[in-house]
Amino acid sequence: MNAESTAGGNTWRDLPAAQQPEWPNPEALREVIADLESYPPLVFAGECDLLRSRMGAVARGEAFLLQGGDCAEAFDAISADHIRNKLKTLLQMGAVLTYAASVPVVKVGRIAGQYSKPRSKPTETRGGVTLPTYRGDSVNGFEFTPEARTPDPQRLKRMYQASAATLNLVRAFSTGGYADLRQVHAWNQDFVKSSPSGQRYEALAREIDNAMNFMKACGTDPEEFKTVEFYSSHEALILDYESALTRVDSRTGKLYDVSGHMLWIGERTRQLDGAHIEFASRIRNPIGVKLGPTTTPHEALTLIDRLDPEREPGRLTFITRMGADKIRDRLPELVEKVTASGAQVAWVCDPMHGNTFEAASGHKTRRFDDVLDEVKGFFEVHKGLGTHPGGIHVELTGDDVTECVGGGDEIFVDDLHQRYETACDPRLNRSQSLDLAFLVAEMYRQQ
Ligand SMILES: O=C[C@H](O)[C@H](O)COP(=O)(O)O
Ligand SMILES: C=C(OP(=O)(O)O)C(=O)O
Repeated sequence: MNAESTAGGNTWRDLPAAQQPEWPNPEALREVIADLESYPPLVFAGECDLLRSRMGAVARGEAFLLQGGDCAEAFDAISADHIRNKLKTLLQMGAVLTYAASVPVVKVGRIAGQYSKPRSKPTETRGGVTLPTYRGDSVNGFEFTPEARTPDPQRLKRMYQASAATLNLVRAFSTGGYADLRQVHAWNQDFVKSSPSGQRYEALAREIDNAMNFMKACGTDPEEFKTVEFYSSHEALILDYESALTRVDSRTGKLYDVSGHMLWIGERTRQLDGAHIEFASRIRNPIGVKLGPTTTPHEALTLIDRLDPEREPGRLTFITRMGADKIRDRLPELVEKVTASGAQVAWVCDPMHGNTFEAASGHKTRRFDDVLDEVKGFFEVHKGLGTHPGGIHVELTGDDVTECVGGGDEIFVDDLHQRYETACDPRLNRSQSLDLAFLVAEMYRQQ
């Protein structure tokens, strides 16, 4: 893999790029980009190909995508505990979905690169003081001071280092024994007594154990159970960073963005004639595009033409985020028209971003019931059209935060202040994430 002839990864520079930071010192940015271009890849192009083929199974209706993690990763949260808790939650959700819904689950974290945030407003005002809005740790600091909020390109290097450290540990956990299905109980140890979803999970883990013991007694002890295939993903937002990490794959001569396995383009940056779609059209990674409630069939079909001209199942995933009140109304036409066009995209439901509201306390939050209702609507629409509900994309954490209200171990609006730790949008905590996995598994089975 080399950094030469990556010119094709720079065609976005001629087009308008939404949501880019105003770096105060262009020379400092150029130096950072030059350094990043010399750094080794974080992922291997062959891994991106493998994920694209796994996503092909999702698009064909043979597998289910579980994509989840923080809204915004933070540099000061790169600890073994945080990373393990997040991975553990995703592994538990994966076990629930695989076993209870009997479907292969493709596991992708919003992890090891999710450091940049698109925002509704460029500035934030507090007590009469106006400063640039927080755009993620890759750009500026969360603290409300002029120093912290000034975009600093050195942070892009820290993003690379933070992604590398996180990915290293995720790879170690995934292949070094921690993710062994025989650990299915161990993932739950600190959790089982205290929560209804933990207890429900424990019962399922016992069934998995029995099934594995049965297979062992029959003389099979598959290697596949000892490790897990786990992929990284993030929003490809800051194009200077993403294109500096774009390389020509020496095997195929094609461009890959080696900052993560899967990249998605957000609702605020998916303009058809904009820089983000142009950038994504040049790389071979599996690509996601968020589709909000205003998406027209023409936009969806043009996105397919731009990003998946070969109509290759697995290349393009549409991650819909309509809101619980709109999904049943807006999704059918999109799915119908895309299906009629012959394209085979993967359809995935993000039930978080269309359901955010501000509580009286000022906390941005989401109701677990709305999240669930959007997923239900997603399943209903696909059932009605005979298409495949391909997966879920959720903001979650493995920690016991109080950011979303509701769930089996109910969080009330008055609890929000207790552990409200997100730097941007509210995440499901571990118990709410497991609740969701059980409910989605039930929906999938019924489908
Ligand atoms: O995570 C998504 C967006 O970055 C977020 O919803 C924007 O939030 P804002 O409306 O507070 O800017
Ligand atoms: C910003 C995000 O979502 P959306 O683009 O759908 O608003 C996100 O997933 O972090």
